[in-house]
Amino acid sequence: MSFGKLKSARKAKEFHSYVKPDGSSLSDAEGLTASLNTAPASDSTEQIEQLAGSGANTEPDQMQHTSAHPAQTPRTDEVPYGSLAEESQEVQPDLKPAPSTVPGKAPDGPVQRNAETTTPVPLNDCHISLPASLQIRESSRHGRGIYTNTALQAGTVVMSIVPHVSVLSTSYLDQHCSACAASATESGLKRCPKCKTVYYCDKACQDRDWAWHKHECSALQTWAASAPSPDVMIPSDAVRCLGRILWGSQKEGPDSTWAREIRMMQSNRASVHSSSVEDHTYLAHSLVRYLGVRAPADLQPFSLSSASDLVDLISRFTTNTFTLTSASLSPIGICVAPTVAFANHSCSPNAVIVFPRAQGTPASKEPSLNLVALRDIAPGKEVRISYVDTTLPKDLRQKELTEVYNFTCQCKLCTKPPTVDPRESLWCPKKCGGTCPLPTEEDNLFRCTKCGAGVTNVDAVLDAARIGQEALDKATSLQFRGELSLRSKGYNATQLTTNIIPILVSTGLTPSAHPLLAMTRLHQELLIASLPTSLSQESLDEVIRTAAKYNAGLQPILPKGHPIRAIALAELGKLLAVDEPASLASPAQASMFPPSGPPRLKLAYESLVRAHEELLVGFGKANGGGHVGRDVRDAIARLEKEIGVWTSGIKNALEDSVLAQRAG
Ligand SMILES: C[S@@+](CC[C@H](N)C(=O)[O-])C[C@H]1O[C@@H](n2cnc3c(N)ncnc32)[C@H](O)[C@@H]1O
Repeated sequence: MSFGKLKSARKAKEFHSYVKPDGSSLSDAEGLTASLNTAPASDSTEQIEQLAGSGANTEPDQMQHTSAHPAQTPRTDEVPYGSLAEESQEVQPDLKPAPSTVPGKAPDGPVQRNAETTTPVPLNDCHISLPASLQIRESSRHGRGIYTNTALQAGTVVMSIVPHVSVLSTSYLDQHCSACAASATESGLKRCPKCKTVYYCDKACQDRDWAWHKHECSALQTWAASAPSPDVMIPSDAVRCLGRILWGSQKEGPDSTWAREIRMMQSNRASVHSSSVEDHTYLAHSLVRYLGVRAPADLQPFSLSSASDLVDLISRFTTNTFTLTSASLSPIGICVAPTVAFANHSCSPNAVIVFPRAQGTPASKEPSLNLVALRDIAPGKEVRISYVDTTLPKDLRQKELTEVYNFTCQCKLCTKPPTVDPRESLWCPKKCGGTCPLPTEEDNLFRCTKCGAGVTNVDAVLDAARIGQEALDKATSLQFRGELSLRSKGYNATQLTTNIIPILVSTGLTPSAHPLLAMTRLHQELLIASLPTSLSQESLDEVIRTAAKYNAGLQPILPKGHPIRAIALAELGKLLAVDEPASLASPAQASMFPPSGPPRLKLAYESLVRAHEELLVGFGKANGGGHVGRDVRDAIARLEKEIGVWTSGIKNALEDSVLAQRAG
């Protein structure tokens, strides 16, 4: 969900609510390289050299960054951002100077606003797809970032580009086209007869992808031939994506704009977090195997002069990779788009990344990555996305940001959180309607902010939260584990969510609190997956109730128009619009949720209308809310007709009974 960035396959596993980890990713690499040791970062270069068959590292380790990252260039021209007189004098090739209406504004997020300085970044003929309404500036705190030159309204498509490379996650390879990422239609996809791994919509998509796939095809075949077990016959999406980056650089040439843009992406190699070293090492080992690299010299055709360059590339990749999502936000792969990768992070972002699959976008321009304004953004402000799931509590967000991206977030939500953050909240123990912060091991003296009642069941709450998190991890891994049949995976996971949710609710967690919200989302997903085989009034009503609780949980933590909220509302509306297997409409049921009959249709209609409004923001007004927006519009039109038929049916019946009475 991602929205935003979900860098690296490893992250996808942690993205509990919206990212469906395919279980392949780095675990593929783990399977293949399990016998390799996992030395600290400083040894990783040597390890890769060894894997490549060169024994000791005989090549001088050049340790060079292939691009001059502005952060490493001494600067003498720093000016406070928005200092117009100075700013307009600066040389800004390809960039429109900030308009003169810009007062001294600092980007969103940082607390010490006044201390922030930013300077324009020279792009050296790269990133020509950056619209004139934006510019890249470098700040003293967050490195380079995307800033607006003009006012942007919520729902504006700020930028729309085709990523340099994109690949599908292993479990989606046979469900989506490997060129345009469209999902299979009724006519199906066509498989590459040689590698039998990738699929395409048609010949046009296959031809478009051939520049990459001609290298990939034989690499996939070689990999499969030597795979130690059937579940690792296909390399992870991360390995395949890196392969495409290297073949792309080879095709375009090291001095091409394409390759320079890749090299301009930030590398955190020098400060890689210890917890990521192992992943990076596995990835490097898998990559050299995939590329057929046996000696350092074999890296040269890829413009990598040493294993050190390879380590750098992997750091760039993990720091800058986006999750490729479907139009309804299912994570289906990963992609690299260097221009949008300049976007910095905030836990309350003013923009999102989506792949709306808008009507009229040709397949040759898909997957189309859209940066969309989530709120109105004033001129001169920084455009920020979230790299992590913002429904998570602060500690979990910070952990991921530190481990994967090497920074501590200083956004307002992290530095000045509300007294009660709904992500970590309990209902008042006296049931006054107020809420209390969730107790922690360190701090458990919490009171209701409304009536002052103290939380008494601290141990029970702590236990429930711990069990909930463990169950969430377990249910998620069950759901996506390869070896179980689809039905038993779903069944086991549903048993877990069914058992744990009542425990979390009974200890007083609010619907927005972690891990209850994530559990509810997973439960909804599992129930929807089982609907086709077990559609009954009861099962439909149960999933509607779950979807309603999930929506209620999202409301306080995501702003209106956030794509996750919009999709959740659309899902609820669509569920309410499903034909009832056995309508229970009776006076006794009138107060129950979900209602039956016409009130249900009315609720479906209202939910879909609201969803459509939010989709227009989250997926872009110019995109009509994307594919889901279109779908919802059609559903609204169908409901309008249906409600019209009901209304006229009732009117006719009433008129008939009046006539009958008169006649009688
Ligand atoms: C995808 S890059 C974003 C662009 C990057 N600033 C650059 O100069 O290329 C991610 C990196 O930017 C930095 N970054 C992004 N958001 C940040 C934030 N809110 N605070 C501090 N550093 C941030 C971190 O170094 C992170 O690893």
